[in-house]
Amino acid sequence: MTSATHSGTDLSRPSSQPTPEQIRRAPKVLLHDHLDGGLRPATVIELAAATGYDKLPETDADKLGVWFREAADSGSLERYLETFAHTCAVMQTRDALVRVAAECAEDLAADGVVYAEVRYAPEQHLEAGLTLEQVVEAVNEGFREGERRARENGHRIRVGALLTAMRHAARALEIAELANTYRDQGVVGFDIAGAEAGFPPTRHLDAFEYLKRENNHFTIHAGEAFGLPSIWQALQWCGADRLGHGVRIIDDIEIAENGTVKLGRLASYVRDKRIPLEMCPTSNLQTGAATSYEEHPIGLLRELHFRATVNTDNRLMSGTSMSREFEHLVKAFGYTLDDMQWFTVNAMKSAFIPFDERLAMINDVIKPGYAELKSEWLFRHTVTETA
Ligand SMILES: O=c1[nH]cnc2c1ncn2[C@H]1C[C@H](O)[C@@H](CO)O1
Ligand SMILES: [Zn+2]
Repeated sequence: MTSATHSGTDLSRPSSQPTPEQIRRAPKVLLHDHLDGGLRPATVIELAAATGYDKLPETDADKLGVWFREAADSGSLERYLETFAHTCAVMQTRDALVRVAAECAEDLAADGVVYAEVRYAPEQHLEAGLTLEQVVEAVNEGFREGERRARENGHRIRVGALLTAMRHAARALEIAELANTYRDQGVVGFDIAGAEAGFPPTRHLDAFEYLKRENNHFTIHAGEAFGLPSIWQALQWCGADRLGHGVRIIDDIEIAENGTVKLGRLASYVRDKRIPLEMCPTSNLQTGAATSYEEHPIGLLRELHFRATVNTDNRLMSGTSMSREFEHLVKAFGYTLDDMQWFTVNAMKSAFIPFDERLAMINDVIKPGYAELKSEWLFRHTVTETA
């Protein structure tokens, strides 16, 4: 593990690993989280009952949570994606969308997330007759409600929406236009998702070119189930601002026997241009994009100072949270609070909200939050004596 902040002034400070409780309290920033991949199991069951959906594999919340995790554990992105049929099925009405979005914001806030960009594909929520606009407005309403409830419970969170187009479908331009229409009303950008192999991002060039002309922002799922060509297309043909996953960039990095690291042209470009990588370790283990936390490319990419960020992808299918992702990384790589802060600042720098707001989040929320946690060891005697 490397840390740019281990300077001489830090000599007296133990660089110990954060406890799970400190990880949860630490301010965190989430850029890659799917709304339809983060429902509470109990909510899936209640919504299914309310809407007459009878195809759920389990009717007990705990068992359903386990079912999602195990079904998503197949080693294949295609099979992982099949599980979304159930969550999308219960997210077809306005009330369901408001509820799911509100609970999403609440759950993230309770986990210490202070800023999140949550994505979903509006085209997957039209089965009961909602229009694309009604879907976006319902989700926005839910996020605002969730932010309010979080505040009442003593948490501060800001949630922006990313509108996703499905890469196997042909609605990308329409969804990009929708993202542009709602850009000052809760939507901060655009994304494409779905099976990667056989569906290159260049299929949707018209959508990306439209967004560029509108000076809007987008990220592309690339380099997850498919390798370097997908990353190259996403960046050099489509002009993505960020990469969803991007783990396969590791294929363009060579480590010689003497430990010398050599970056290929594409990996150099990604690092030099500070292209944010939205990395989702647990999801990658489930879809076979990585073999273990210890061997996850995020460790090397962090050492090489790529702009790596830590994300959940699908909290339900991966049985995870931002805190859990960090717990895994702390265990695998020995990360400290300085490392956590580094990932968090990386993420905030890479968000799609305006620069002045990102800067204020970093200086007024994230850095003071970490400073508070990092100073706790100074008061450890006071804590133990009064405990
Ligand atoms: O990790 C992913 N890769 C590609 N597509 C994904 C991933 N996680 C979720 N999706 C898909 C399934 C959802 O229904 C859709 C919109 O959120 O995005
Ligand atoms: Zn994803």
